[in-house]
Amino acid sequence: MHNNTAISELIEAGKWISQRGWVPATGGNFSARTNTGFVVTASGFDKGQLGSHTFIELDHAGNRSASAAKPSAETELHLSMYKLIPSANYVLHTHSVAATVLSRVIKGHSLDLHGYEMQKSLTGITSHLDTLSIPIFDNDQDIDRLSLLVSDHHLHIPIEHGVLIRGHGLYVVGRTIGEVRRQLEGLEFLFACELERLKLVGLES
Ligand SMILES: CSCCC(=O)C(=O)COP(=O)(O)O
Ligand SMILES: [Zn+2]
Repeated sequence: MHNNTAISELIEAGKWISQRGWVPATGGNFSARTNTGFVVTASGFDKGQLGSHTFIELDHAGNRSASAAKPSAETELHLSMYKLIPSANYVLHTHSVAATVLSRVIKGHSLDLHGYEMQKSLTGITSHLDTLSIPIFDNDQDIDRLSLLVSDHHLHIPIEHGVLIRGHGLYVVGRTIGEVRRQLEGLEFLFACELERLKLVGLES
């Protein structure tokens, strides 16, 4: 895919994601794999108001061409996910209330969801009886170290849809812009439901 096509898709996705309140302030970052490497959002911008000047182009090795803007502080995590999941062509990172709070109250290493019909919005899930497991990693300001942790974990349990970073947010992957948006919307719906459920029945249930 051409860089300009990917940038247009991510600008559009950013407006949609921002309208839903999943990228407050300057939170979140987005990227796509392209035929010359990757495009990633520049650091520190409102992701609901992106323009072509708020994207950085990287080559296949993840190196950027000389440019005034700084790539997302979390670029390394995006590049790791592309390396780990060859079918992934898009990575969206969001900071919703539900993802932030749920990843803090769940003390284990994964959020395991079952019993929800909407699990079927995730690629490969065909029943509410399946368990949809999203790994949770402790947040770390050292993104290289966090990326290594995610990569190590993937060797044992392959990441399918995305990962949660505790108290921070969600990273979701997809083959197409349609798939990554569907998976993001599905996961955010499930997180909101699970948060409501835990408020009603408590953490042990
Ligand atoms: C105020 S958000 C803190 C940084 C962060 O977690 C994020 O997603 C945005 O960082 P970026 O460098 O991509 O703008
Ligand atoms: Zn973030």
